[in-house]
Amino acid sequence: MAVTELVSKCLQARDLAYCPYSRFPVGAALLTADGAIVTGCNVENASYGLTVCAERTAVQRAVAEGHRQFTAIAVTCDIKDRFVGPCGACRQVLMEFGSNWTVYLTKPDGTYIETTLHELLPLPFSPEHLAKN
Ligand SMILES: O=c1ccn([C@H]2C[C@H](O)[C@@H](CO)O2)c(=O)[nH]1
Repeated sequence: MAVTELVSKCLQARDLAYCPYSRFPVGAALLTADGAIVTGCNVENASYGLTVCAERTAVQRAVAEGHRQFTAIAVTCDIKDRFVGPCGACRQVLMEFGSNWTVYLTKPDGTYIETTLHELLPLPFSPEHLAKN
C-alpha cells in the first residue's frame, strides 16, 4: 500500500465531515493489518459533547467491520501551515489496539510527516496493564 493512497483517503474522508458547529473538518484513514483502508470523519452533535472525532469514527467503523489489527493511520484537517496531531482521547482509543501504529499527520495539500503512536502517547495506560492484575 502506498502511503499516498492512505493520505488521499483521509483527505477524501475529511470532505465528508459533519461539523456545522466548529466548521473544523477532520478526516482519518486507518490501514488494517490485512491491507484494507477504513476511513472516518468527525460527526458533531447539537449537544456538542456527543461529537465524535474522525479517528474514533474510523476505529469504531473498522471494528464493526471485523478489523482489530492496524498498522497505520493518516489524519488531516483544514489547517494549512502546520501538522496537527490527534486529540488526547483519540490517542488513547488508538492505543487500545496496540502502540505499534505509524501516524501520518497530513496537511490539506497532501504533504505529511510520519510519527508513531508511541511518540504521541508516551507512558500510556493500555490493556496490558489490566492484564497484569
Ligand atoms: O483529533 C481530533 C480533534 C478534533 N476533532 C474534531 C472534533 C470537532 O468536531 C472538531 C473541533 O474540535 O474537530 C477530530 O475529529 N479529531
